[in-house]
Amino acid sequence: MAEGKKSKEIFASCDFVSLGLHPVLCDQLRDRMGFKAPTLVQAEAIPVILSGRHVLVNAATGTGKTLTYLAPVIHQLQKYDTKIQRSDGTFALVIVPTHELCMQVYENLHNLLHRFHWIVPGYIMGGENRSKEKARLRKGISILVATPGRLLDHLKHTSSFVFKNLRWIIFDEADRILELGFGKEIEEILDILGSRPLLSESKDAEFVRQNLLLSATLNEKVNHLANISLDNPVMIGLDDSKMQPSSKQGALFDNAIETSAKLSVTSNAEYQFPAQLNQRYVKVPCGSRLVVLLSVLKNLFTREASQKIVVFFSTCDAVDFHYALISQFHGLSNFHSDTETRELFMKCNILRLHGNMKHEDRVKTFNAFKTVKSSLLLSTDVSARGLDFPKVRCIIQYDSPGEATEYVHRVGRTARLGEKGDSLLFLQPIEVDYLEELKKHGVILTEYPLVKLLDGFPSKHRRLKKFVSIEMHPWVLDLQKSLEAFIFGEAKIKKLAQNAFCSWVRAYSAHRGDLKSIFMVKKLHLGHVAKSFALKEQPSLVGRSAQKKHTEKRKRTHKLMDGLKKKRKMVNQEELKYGWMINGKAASSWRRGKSSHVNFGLMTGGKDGEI
Ligand SMILES: Nc1ncnc2c1ncn2[C@@H]1O[C@H](COP(=O)(O)OP(=O)(O)OP(=O)(O)O)[C@@H](O)[C@H]1O
Repeated sequence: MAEGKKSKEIFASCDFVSLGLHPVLCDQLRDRMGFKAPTLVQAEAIPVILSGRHVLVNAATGTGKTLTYLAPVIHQLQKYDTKIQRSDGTFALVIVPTHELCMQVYENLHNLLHRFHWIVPGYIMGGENRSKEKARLRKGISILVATPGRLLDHLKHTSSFVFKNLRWIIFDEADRILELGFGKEIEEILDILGSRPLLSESKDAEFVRQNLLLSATLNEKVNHLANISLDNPVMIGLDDSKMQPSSKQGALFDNAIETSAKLSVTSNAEYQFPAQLNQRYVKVPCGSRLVVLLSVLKNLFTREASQKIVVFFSTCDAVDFHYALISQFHGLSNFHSDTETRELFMKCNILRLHGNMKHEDRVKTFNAFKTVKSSLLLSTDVSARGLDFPKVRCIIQYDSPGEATEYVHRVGRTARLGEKGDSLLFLQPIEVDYLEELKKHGVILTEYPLVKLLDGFPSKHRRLKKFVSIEMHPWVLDLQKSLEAFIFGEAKIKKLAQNAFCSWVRAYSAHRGDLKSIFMVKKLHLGHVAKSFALKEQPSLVGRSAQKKHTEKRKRTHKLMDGLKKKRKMVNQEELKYGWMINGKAASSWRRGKSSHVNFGLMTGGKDGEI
């Protein structure tokens, strides 16, 4: 895209000063951060937020929503006649769904506050040391970024946490906070914060409380949060396709909509995408999925050795298996003699990220992927929301994202702020109706030329003149054989493959609502699913080994928990019968990373947790 055109579509033709922001903050934005002009959403929303109104912002991924809310808050805080002090406690609270987003917003805040040293940024989140957090809260944090669970914990148990001056509550990725099952926590947080005497002790009686909600996607879940947290909000970025007619009123600020009635966002809204994002899908028979994934990756890194790619999986187990496999697989065994030293199939730097990793490891990976020039990141949806990894070139959705909102956020990790980006969605032939589902939301994908890609790889077999099927392609046959041989000889990776197989089927069976008619477990050929994890065994064998594991676990549990014998027996019988748990009760134990299997957004019974 031409530079001029790109600027026009992303940036406004004004400067930050004209939006009403303090000149020192504007200098900071220009000189330290290199932001010459506001983005369109910043230009529209910042004046409205500065006016003190409650606001709901809906804008495409990577358009600068973080600064949209941080800049007005900093502007207002530096304006107080008497400089705010640490002992005044917290003035602004930013609530985010994940650890990684928490760190990222904190980092942005830290950079923005360089010239305002008396405004103290801080963060609290699950996985961090509680006592250290308590100590930081006791000293005082002016702008606090938090994940909901840990925030509620401190609100209830940290008496030195001062929030009597709280003026802003901001929900970044509002819909995701609710999808992760934090609805009750949010209501409790709002109750606790709302019950405090604000007016009398507030530094600025003109503003009592200003709440802001932001996301690139809005759905019905947000209606509830908006209705309990926003008072007569101004909507920015919401057009007719996203709202019920009854909830709109006349325009107040150019394209902004003012409401007094209840917010009602429709679920069939069309989403906005960066114009420069090239969105494609690839139709792959189940048993060839792994080979095609490796071939696509190999091709991408061969064409451009230094680049960043993210592959999304539906479960933590799948991430662990593919990470181990891709890090160690040496390629086509039948091309080499045993004595020959073989190179790794994928020579790139590989990282993994999911919610069951240790907190420190998550932090390490997050920072590494931010700073490296070239890497392959294998991740669950923990990376899908809000994360701003610079220069990600391609997003591969190896497992379906489920709801269209997740599709939008996953692809939103690339093509940010005018950069180029590609996305590729894997679909099995039985799943192609998903394209229609995406179309309802304005997502149109073109088909990836898979046969051309496969033909580009060498094969020891004679190339077929007339193409038969993907599964019978010589390259696919060769690579699949090598992968299976490799897994067969690597006990540890084989175990990971078996776990990944089980949790993949479980996640597949947990698609929600209408999507169940597209992603139907009964249509799956489990033998082909096993092949996609490079397993030679039929699924019944995998199932049996899983049963064996459950039986051993049950024996241990019975020894330890005599008192709960009866109840446990019932649950374990279910597990033994199906090999995995898909009932509502079992699902609740998956909350927030307690289980090694994930895909909470997709859980049957609606309870969710870590991803
Ligand atoms: N005015 C600006 N000029 C240049 N860069 C900017 C500007 N505003 C924000 N950015 C940069 O743009 C990138 C995307 O910003 P940000 O992460 O806030 O987007 P977002 O809209 O919140 O995306 P998502 O919906 O994925 O969370 C960041 O690297 C940020 O530093």
